[in-house]
Amino acid sequence: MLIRSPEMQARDDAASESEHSPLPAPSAANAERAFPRAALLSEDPTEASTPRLTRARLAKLLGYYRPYLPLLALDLACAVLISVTALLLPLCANHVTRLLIGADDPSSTLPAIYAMGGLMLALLVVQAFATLFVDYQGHMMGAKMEAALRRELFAHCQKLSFRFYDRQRVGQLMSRVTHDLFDVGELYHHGPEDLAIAVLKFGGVTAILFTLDVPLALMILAFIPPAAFYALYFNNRVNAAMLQVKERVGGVSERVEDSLAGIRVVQSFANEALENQRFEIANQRFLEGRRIGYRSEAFLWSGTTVFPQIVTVMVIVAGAVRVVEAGLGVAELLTFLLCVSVLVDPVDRLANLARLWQSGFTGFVRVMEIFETEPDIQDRPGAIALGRARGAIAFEKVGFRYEEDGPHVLRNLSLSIRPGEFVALVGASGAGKSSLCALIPRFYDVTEGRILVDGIDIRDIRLDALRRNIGIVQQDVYLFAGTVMENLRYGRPDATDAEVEAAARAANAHDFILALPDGYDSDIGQRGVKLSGGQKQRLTIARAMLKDAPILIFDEATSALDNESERAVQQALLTLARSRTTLVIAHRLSTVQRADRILVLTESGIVEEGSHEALITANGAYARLYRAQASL
Ligand SMILES: Nc1ncnc2c1ncn2[C@@H]1O[C@H](COP(=O)(O)OP(=O)(O)OP(=O)(O)O)[C@@H](O)[C@H]1O
Repeated sequence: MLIRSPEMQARDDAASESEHSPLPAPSAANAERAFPRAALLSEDPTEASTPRLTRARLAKLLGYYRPYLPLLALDLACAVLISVTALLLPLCANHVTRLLIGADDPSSTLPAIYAMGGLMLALLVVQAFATLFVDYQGHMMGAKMEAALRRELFAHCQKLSFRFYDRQRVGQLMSRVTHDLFDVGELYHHGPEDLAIAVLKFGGVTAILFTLDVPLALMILAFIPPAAFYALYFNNRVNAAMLQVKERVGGVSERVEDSLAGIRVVQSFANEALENQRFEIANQRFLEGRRIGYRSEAFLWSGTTVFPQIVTVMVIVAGAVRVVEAGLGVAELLTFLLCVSVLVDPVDRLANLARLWQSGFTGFVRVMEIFETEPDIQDRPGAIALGRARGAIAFEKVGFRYEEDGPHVLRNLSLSIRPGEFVALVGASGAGKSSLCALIPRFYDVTEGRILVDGIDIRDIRLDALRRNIGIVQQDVYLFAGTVMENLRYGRPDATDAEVEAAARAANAHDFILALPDGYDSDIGQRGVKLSGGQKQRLTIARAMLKDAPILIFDEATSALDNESERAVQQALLTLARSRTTLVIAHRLSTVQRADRILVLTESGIVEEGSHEALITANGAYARLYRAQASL
């Protein structure tokens, strides 16, 4: 019988607990490793940093109104109508009351009262239409401005270089493109309109109150500063909490994105429980942020609901005293009471505006931060639009590192490839083969030296022209969700069906494509999940072939193919290579034997070069690699 120690028992208990609980509680150790908590669960949401308002940023924010100025003017005109009608209603009520009180025969006032009733209804109709316009067109104006910003942001993201995406998390970017921009849109719409309504109503009501009775007006206005302070204080806290929530929802998206995109790895490691734990930490952080936000919001709403009612009670009591002691008219008292309800609105609007401003402006700045990230790979002034290149490539004393203070991946590397030459690059993993290839289409720029295509520094060639001249199949196969045909045409949208088919045949993909349920119109799933590794590779090869560029780069492009398919693709490659400059990286040396020249890259640079036969005879690094593979 197996004797169990107390530790083993405890471990088993913990395991069975997590088995039975749908969401295992996050373990403290994992939690700490996955996310440093300390700074993030702050009880004081105002600790979240708010960006500074600068002239340039304000100008940029306001600049987006330019195409919508007529709509903005109409929106503001409607805001004026809403305010004026709201101010006229208590005055009409005042008039009606005075008519009633002042008349010897109240029945004689009925025609005038009906007329006033009609006027008030007309005012309400005007107010309703103005509100309708503001709510629909105003919101649409904000939404259009938001869409314009989103379009620009997306286009900008398309231009940012590999280096940017090496550092950036896609989940956070998605959060900016959606949530942050929504807040900006809300600010664009509500900002001017709420400000106009608040100022007009506040000014108008104050004027009416002072005309009616100065001491009572002063008493009411005395309530405004504490009410405004209270509303602003809690609005500020709600907003700061919402900012934290926004960052945290970015964390949730990031976990969802990372975990679901990698679901196959997760399940292959049976790491679902760990993923749940890590997700739950992000989820809890999100929940905690909302808890803090809702608490401040509860204070805000309870205060702002009760304040006007306190003022109403005060007006009734103090107003009654004024009626008795100072001869204030009952009609005026009624008007005062109605004015209190009008006065609540600007205070609420201003507090709301402060919150909108903070969240919208913060969102705007967060988005601007991406805009302000200059694409580090750009056309130089006067860059030339190279036509079809001949395909000569030269590396002159090229040095390269990914980070400014990082280690050198390539150092003082010089290399010259003739147009039409078929060159293979071999070497140990991590020697820098893929990095070298990534420098040719300028996915990254060299740190030292220069690279020339047809004798021109590639930084002097327009980026689109340079990349049009290069067909590349990268190590990480990437296919888009969609059909086989859509994916193949990605490299040349105007290719005819016959050209697509020819490229697919050359890449030895035509037969398997026909065997798919809908042939070329078959859906391949997200990132091509419905295909095998080899099939995906063949599609990416066909896609690059279809592009028909004079320079071809194949980075481990045939690694997932069986020997027979590899031979067929190689044959196609050789045919294709005849009229093109071809650079092939392959670990399987059988792929590279027919190259015109083989380069052996190590951490010290290119240590050997020559044909397969010459390198075998030289009996150096390549021969050792070859013998090692042959003996497998
Ligand atoms: N995006 C990146 N950011 C920082 N360092 C990187 C990046 N990509 C690669 N490296 C580093 O650069 C070095 C060279 O990598 P590279 O992928 O070029 O090697 P390789 O010879 O192609 O390897 P393999 O044969 O395994 O594909 C490695 O040390 C790697 O860690």
